[in-house]
Amino acid sequence: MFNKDKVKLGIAPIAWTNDDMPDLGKENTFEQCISEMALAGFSGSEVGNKYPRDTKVLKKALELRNMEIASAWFSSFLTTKPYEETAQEFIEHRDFLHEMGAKVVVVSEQGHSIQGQMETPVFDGKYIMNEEEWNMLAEGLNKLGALAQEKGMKLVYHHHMGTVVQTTEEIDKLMAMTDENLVYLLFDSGHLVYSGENALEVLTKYVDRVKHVHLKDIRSNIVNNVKEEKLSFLKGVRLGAFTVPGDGDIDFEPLFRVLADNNYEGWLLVEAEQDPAIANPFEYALKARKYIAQKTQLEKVEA
Ligand SMILES: O=C1C[C@@H](O)[C@H](O)[C@@H](O)C1=O
Ligand SMILES: [Co+2]
Repeated sequence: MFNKDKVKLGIAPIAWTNDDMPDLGKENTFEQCISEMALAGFSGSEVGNKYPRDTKVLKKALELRNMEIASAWFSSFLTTKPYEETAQEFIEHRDFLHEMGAKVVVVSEQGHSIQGQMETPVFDGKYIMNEEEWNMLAEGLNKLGALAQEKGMKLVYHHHMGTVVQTTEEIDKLMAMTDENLVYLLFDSGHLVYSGENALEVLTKYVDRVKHVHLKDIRSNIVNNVKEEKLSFLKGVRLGAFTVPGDGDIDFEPLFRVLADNNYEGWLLVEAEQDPAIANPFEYALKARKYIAQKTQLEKVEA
């Protein structure tokens, strides 16, 4: 199974405080969030909207709990804004993460994205890029990847529902058009299955390029409802489309096997946004931790 010295287990703050819909979990504090993550047996997290941006303050709070920062989301606008604007913001983001000791930068193209639109149906309203936009995205990502490399970090691209890179075909095209030594892939199980892709096939094809993993499960009945009722991505989240591994319909065992058999190194990061008033984040973090321990033998993960 996994090499325990090379794989770390983390959890995203999005179950406590939701960046896409900040009213979800507005009552939860940063301290509660990271304390419960640590108590549930996780050694790292990504960065949420309540995390202090002062690196000294953030480091101290994390060190007290033996936690670290795995990465943080970055929205690129390579297809809709001048490259320089995205590059400048990327450098600030990269330097913050570098200072925090993270090794990967999560990037998702948000030009033409409908993921944040409350009324746009996620299954029908997605934008399809033309060749010129594909070139802008691929060339921009190669340049951002080189900026990440300057600091010994890796850019990991997050395919995502409602964005320009969602389907297997789009992931294939992105992987083919970008430099394999500059642009890597973030594998998010939930987004692939939600979109109707074969997540195991995608993982098997790109496992050598996968340098960050989001473990997200789905409730298929709710995803079907989103499709039939033509609901938006955000409405689906509120209805409970996502949950933690072990609580939904994805079988993670074969996914873990492919990662382990290919000597995956890096973070396995549980990421399950739901309404914290309905799904207690600490309870669900424990549920995820127990399931992962059963399936991977990753009992104690060193920070
Ligand atoms: O990695 C992610 C970050 C979130 O903001 C996003 O909407 C979520 O679905 C996700 O996978
Ligand atoms: Co994700």
